[in-house]
Amino acid sequence: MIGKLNHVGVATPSIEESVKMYRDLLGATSVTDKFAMPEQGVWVCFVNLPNSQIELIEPYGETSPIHGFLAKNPKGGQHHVCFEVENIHEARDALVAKGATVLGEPRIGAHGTLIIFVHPKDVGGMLVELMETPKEGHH
Ligand SMILES: CC[C@@H](C(=O)O)C(=O)SCCNC(=O)CCNC(=O)[C@H](O)C(C)(C)COP(=O)(O)OP(=O)(O)OC[C@H]1O[C@@H](n2cnc3c(N)ncnc32)[C@H](O)[C@@H]1OP(=O)(O)O
Ligand SMILES: [Co+2]
Repeated sequence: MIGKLNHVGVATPSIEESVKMYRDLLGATSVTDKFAMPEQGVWVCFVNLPNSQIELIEPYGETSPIHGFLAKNPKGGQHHVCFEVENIHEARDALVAKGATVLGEPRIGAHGTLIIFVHPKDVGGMLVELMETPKEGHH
């Protein structure tokens, strides 16, 4: 089912501070502007790498799904990994059939394609995002 690793999600209390660290300490050269995804409850910014992306996420609004994670990890940290799949509904149905807890219904993610999340209790303590592979020419 899972294909390419699309991105690693990193929760942070401050995207600005994290971007500074990625640029100044780690030498990242390609970083997008920060943008809001109110329906996902996060601010987002991508650090582009030759083979993948780091997705920096900061809480947006009081019901952000990452408040709990940041309460436990106030300085932030690795939050989720995202694998590409061909068809999100087929992936969701296959996971549910195997007894996994899929969090919510498929919804549009930061790359403009449908995403779902699988609860960390079913994936060895790691929150997994699945996203439909973007079509050629789209990002
Ligand atoms: C930018 C848009 C989009 C994209 O296109 O890429 C995104 O990536 S949005 C990213 C943010 N959105 C989400 O994470 C949505 C799905 N997440 C959730 O629904 C919740 O965060 C959660 C996974 C259900 C956790 O909710 P929370 O209330 O924080 O925790 P619980 O108290 O229910 O915790 C249960 C259990 O799980 C552990 N936990 C929580 N978060 C993580 C995590 N990120 N990685 C690993 N483990 C996690 C938590 O510590 C609890 O453990 P125990 O205490 O041992 O029970
Ligand atoms: Co993500």
